[in-house]
Amino acid sequence: MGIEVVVEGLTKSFGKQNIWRDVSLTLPAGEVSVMLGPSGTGKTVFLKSLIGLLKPEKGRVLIDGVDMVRSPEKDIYETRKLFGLMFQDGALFGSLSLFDNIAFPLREHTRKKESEIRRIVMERIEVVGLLGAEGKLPGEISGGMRKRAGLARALVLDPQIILCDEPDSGLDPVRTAYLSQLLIDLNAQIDATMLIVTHNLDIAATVPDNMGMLFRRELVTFGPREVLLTSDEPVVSQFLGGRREGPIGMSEEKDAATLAAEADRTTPAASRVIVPQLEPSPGLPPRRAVARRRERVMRMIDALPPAARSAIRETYARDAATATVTAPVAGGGA
Ligand SMILES: Nc1ncnc2c1ncn2[C@@H]1O[C@H](COP(=O)(O)OP(=O)(O)OP(=O)(O)O)[C@@H](O)[C@H]1O
Repeated sequence: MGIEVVVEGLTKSFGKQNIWRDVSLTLPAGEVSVMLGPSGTGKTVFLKSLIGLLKPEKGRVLIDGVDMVRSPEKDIYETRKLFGLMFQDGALFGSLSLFDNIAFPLREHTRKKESEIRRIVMERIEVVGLLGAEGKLPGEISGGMRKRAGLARALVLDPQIILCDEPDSGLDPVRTAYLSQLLIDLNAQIDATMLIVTHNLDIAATVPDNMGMLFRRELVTFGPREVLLTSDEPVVSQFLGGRREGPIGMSEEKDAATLAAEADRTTPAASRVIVPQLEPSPGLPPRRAVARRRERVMRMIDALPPAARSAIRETYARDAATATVTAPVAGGGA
């Protein structure tokens, strides 16, 4: 099972430029989380801080007892091996075949024999649907295939935490839909803790168990997906609605007068429809995170805003109804 990541009071600046401050959240073990936020709000900086590549000046990132900000470098290095990272462009070596790209972390970080490396690499290539393309160079395949190759490479060291930085960038809507399904299937197969940074509203609506948003140097919210999807925060409404009206401007935040003028043109959260979360493809095991998440969310439900509470109850009531309809009748099998 994946490992919980606990972020406490994290603050990061570059010189005098504060990126975000006092960010606290928990990525629950084995669940899928999404971090949204307008461009430049520091989502990539956040991912890099989780793996200890950037050092926030305040706060902690706790993984299995190691603080990725301030523990000794050797502990951070060891803990980093628990991560699988998928970068925006796939970050593949242009002169290596897909096979060699995907095998790279195994050759670099383990002493496995070539026969074992081949077995693992081909298994991961199959998971991401790239069988047959393993001999190609990154320049010979499409952007979507490069992303899937990047994902396969992120998987070879059996990561317990997977970070994906804008996995959808440059993909058309159909490829993005396939990628969303792949992320859910992956979670069903390996039960890793996953954090996906994206601007894509379809991924945000259908993939995660939890969602958060960074804006104006703060974490606006982080919690069960229904909290953000029913939120009345203007920045959330604007982002989910993909509109110009709202606090997010083209290059900078808007002034109060502009915001007041726009206020009555925004869509209320109540009119948003929450679409069901994706299920693993037929033939795959159910996601183990689902039961754990349900238990966790039901423990905290009374502390959630009323709209999120009703959305969660509706979802679970619908799931229960579907389960009753599709459950096999006891003793009725041939
Ligand atoms: N190593 C660095 N040194 C100085 N400033 C940096 C560094 N890395 C990032 N920044 C600054 O931090 C801010 C946030 O960058 P980041 O790439 O994390 O944003 P983002 O939310 O991921 O944006 P996008 O959605 O456009 O990818 C930017 O202003 C960027 O210039």
